Amino acid sequence: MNNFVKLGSKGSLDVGEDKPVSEIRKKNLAVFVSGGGSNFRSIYEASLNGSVQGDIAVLVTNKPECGGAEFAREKGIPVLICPKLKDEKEGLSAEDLVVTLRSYSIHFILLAGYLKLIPVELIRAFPKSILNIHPSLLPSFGGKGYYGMKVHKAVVASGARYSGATIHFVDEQYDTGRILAQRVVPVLAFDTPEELAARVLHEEHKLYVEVVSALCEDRIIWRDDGVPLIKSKKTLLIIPSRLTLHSVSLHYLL
Ligand SMILES: Nc1nc2c(c(=O)[nH]1)N[C@@H](CN(C=O)c1ccc(C(=O)N[C@@H](CCC(=O)O)C(=O)O)cc1)CN2
Ligand SMILES: NCC(=O)N[C@@H]1O[C@H](COP(=O)([O-])[O-])[C@@H](O)[C@H]1O
Repeated sequence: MNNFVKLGSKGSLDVGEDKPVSEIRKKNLAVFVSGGGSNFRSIYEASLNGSVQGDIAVLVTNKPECGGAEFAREKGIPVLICPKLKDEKEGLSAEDLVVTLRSYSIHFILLAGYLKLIPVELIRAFPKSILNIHPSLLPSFGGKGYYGMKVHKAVVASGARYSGATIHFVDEQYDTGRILAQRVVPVLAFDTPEELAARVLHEEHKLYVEVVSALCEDRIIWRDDGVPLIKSKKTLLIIPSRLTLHSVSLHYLL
């Protein structure tokens, strides 16, 4: 079957072949956290119930005592410390982290509340394979200094009527990588930053599981202009052509 679909001036799009989930080999995932790890726990639960065709092979954190690290230890998931903290014996350098992640045969890296800059060594070792979730509609309210409650305080103070969650590929700067998916959340008139944070976090949990599910099922498509898209589980596109009518319609997550 020809996998390429002509999209007029936008060029072509390789829609790829859909494999049945039963034929997909599970992917090995590394999750990076610095805090409570509720997104990490959502992905972990989804990997257990089959929503995500992946296994969390290792957790990486810069905060060995954080909630996410505690949860990982309870579940028997190895915990790695990075970056190497000053005057601390524990901790991996960027180069050592790459070697260690290779030893776990990691396919994808998922940042979930990790508050340190991912080094270029890791980005080059895992091209188009590192995702981050951010609690605003990037590019608004992103970049250095925008993390956790700082984001929601800035959104409320700005008078913005909408916020949301963004999942993007990670590049060498904070929050400038290609956006893969977003969900919009209303900002209510008298929202506190904490109320907004809770509303956004609820959407984050659902969105990250949907995106990681697509990632593990090889349903990420790269448009000619470099924008990544997520193919829904069922693809059917109707392309009127001179000789035959191919019936396939492409549905994408936002
Ligand atoms: N190379 C990349 N690394 C990271 C990215 C990224 O997009 N590219 N995303 C961040 C996550 N993040 C927003 O989504 C983010 C995290 C932290 C900061 C920040 O300003 N951090 C402070 C230090 C905070 C601390 O140590 O407590 C800082 O660098 O001064 C901004 C955005 C993860 N890594
Ligand atoms: N800029 C990065 C950033 O602010 N990330 C945010 O940290 C929180 C982590 O919560 P969790 O530890 O409960 O998943 C999440 O809201 C995530 O979007």
